[in-house]
Amino acid sequence: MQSKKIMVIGAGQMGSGIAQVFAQSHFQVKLNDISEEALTKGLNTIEKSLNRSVKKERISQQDKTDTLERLSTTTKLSDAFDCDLVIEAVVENMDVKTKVFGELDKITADHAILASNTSSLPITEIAAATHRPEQVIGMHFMNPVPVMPLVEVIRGLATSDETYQAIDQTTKALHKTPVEVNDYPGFVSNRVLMPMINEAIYTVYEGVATPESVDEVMKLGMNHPMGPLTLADFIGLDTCLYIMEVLYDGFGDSKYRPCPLLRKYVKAGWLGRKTGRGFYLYDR
Ligand SMILES: CC(=O)CC(=O)SCCNC(=O)CCNC(=O)[C@H](O)C(C)(C)COP(=O)(O)OP(=O)(O)OC[C@H]1O[C@@H](n2cnc3c(N)ncnc32)[C@H](O)[C@@H]1OP(=O)(O)O
Ligand SMILES: NC(=O)C1=CN([C@@H]2O[C@H](COP(=O)(O)OP(=O)(O)OC[C@H]3O[C@@H](n4cnc5c(N)ncnc54)[C@H](OP(=O)(O)O)[C@@H]3O)[C@@H](O)[C@H]2O)C=CC1
Repeated sequence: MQSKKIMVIGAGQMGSGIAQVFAQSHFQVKLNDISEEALTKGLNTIEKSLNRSVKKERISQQDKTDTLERLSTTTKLSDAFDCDLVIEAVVENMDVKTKVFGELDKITADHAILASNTSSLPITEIAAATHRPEQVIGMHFMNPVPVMPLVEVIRGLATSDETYQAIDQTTKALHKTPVEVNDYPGFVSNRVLMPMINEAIYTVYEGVATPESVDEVMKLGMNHPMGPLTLADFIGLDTCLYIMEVLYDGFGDSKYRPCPLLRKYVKAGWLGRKTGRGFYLYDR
């Protein structure tokens, strides 16, 4: 294993999960966010998740202590200077991501690989913000990261075989399964999943059924572990809308138009579980 020192950028629900699985697999991890508050929240999430694993006797108290010792937090992106691999998990916005990659390109060592956990944005365009597009790749984890076995590995136009092989091996070192995918809007996962979620929102918007009924149909009828509206709240309605916009812009096909109800909820700040309200209400 070549990549030992890691930085994860963005301490939200994905970044904290990604930092946890790397630390559990013996990587030294720096977790970065622009806000101290987000870092504290991210660390709390990781600790809670590890406590659950100790309680279930999947890991020992010592494993938990060792994992937390491998994790540090920082608000300074410049601390990426000695990292072999950086995984970006900030908000799903191209301007924010290209700014982060442009800065990382200047900060990190020449050999460092820069990966994005983007759900849908073109890796090729993110890579173009750097002078090392052959060392930029998509490493798309699924939510909740500690539980889901898949990592969709996305090759940008210029991604080298060497970079792909390094990320393939790193994914396996995390005890996850890499699946290689080419760089088209939404890749495979969200090109298939998100139109289903958007269509479920349309059925509520058009009064076909309540959110509860839509979810029951898909859980009891199709054996989905979560109904699509519960899943949308879990992913974050802002992220769902960003992904639909990427599909709509990227393919120019009206079948990807985001449901007006989804837009309305995002405008209202009803982003799902993370804000306490989406299609359902949550205790925070
Ligand atoms: C948007 C994108 O770009 C891509 C995406 O990620 S799309 C989203 C992909 N994810 C999904 O589709 C998730 C669908 N849902 C599920 O698979 C399941 O509902 C679930 C695994 C999340 C929870 O399963 P469940 O059986 O309903 O709940 P539960 O029994 O409480 O949890 C199962 C295990 O998952 C773990 N778990 C659940 N939620 C967790 C979380 N948020 N973080 C860490 N671990 C979690 C629990 O520890 C539990 O294991 P133990 O009981 O052994 O401790
Ligand atoms: N949610 C999901 O199910 C999945 C999401 N993804 C992708 O992962 C990424 C993150 O999503 P998610 O974790 O849900 O989002 P969250 O909103 O939970 O977390 C994003 C975090 O990044 C922080 N942030 C924003 N800008 C910067 C920056 N310039 N530098 C450092 N930190 C920054 C945010 O801080 P603040 O809140 O202060 O702005 C926030 O703490 C997105 O690209 C998303 O598409 C991928 C797979 C699944």
